[in-house]
Amino acid sequence: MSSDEMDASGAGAVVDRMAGAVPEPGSAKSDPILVADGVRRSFGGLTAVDVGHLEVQRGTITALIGPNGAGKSTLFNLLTGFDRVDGGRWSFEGRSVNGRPGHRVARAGMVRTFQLTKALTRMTVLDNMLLGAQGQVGERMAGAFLRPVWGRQEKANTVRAMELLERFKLVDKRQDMAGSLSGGQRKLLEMARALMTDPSMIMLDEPMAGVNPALVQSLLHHITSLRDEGKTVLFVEHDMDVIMGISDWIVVLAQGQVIAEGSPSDIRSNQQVIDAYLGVQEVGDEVRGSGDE
Ligand SMILES: Nc1ncnc2c1ncn2[C@@H]1O[C@H](COP(=O)(O)OP(=O)(O)OP(=O)(O)O)[C@@H](O)[C@H]1O
Repeated sequence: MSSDEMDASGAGAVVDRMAGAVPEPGSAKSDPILVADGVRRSFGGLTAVDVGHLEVQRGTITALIGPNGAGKSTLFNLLTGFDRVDGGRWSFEGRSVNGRPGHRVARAGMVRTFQLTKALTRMTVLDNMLLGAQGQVGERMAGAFLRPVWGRQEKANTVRAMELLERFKLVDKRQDMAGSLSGGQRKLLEMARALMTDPSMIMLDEPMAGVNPALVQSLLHHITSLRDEGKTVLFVEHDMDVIMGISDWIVVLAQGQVIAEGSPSDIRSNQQVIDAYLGVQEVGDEVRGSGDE
């Protein structure tokens, strides 16, 4: 995106980008970065994902929401090459990426965040970042005579890692074990690590889960900044305030299928969404609220 296409906040351009998109499942976008058709995945007799047609508009924040077990994580895994589809095809930046393994999808420019696994918590913050770098020369071509080349790549990765750690205010933690970070700092690290390959689209899996309210604003700021720089953000989240607050577009999944799409106000007033998800959420919140008092 060129900077003259958007105003200072980027918001004006985003509104334009969604203009004309009809709030209904499978709606066409003016400039989709991701287009999926007939993507299906079953586990035994259970159809976890069965998405007819889905387009994600470039340069926007799109939320993928839905009840527990709706298939959100499975769809993320399929699109990013971390699970195998039973059927369907999808393209990213106009090029087919189905069937490609995760690291090749990442190299094409579409990355997803990963929660810190146990093994990663025992590594330093900086080493976690270096692990996020894809396509290293040393990874593909082992051999002592290539060490200087590998070393140069490593150096460039370290420079990029330090820049990102600075941006995400984690640079002072670079030598700490990732497991010593707070919930919010872990989310920042996951996001920073995913940016190591400078993707054009970043997919965030529950970026606010387990985050202290003090860090929520910081995370929200980072997410909107990514969009305002021209990146496309697709995120799964359960926190309705966050979803309604930062999304340009919302896709609702239920039982593996897209049941609705639209702007936050379209989705808030969609009866099918209220019945399948929002109504249940509100009741859940009331129950949780009364328990806390
Ligand atoms: N590896 C697997 N083996 C068997 N069933 C699975 C597997 N992964 C997911 N499922 C099932 O597929 C369905 C969709 O799960 P998925 O985790 O994608 O939902 P979700 O929308 O991300 O849920 P949540 O909001 O709770 O994270 C669920 O019924 C789940 O139990």
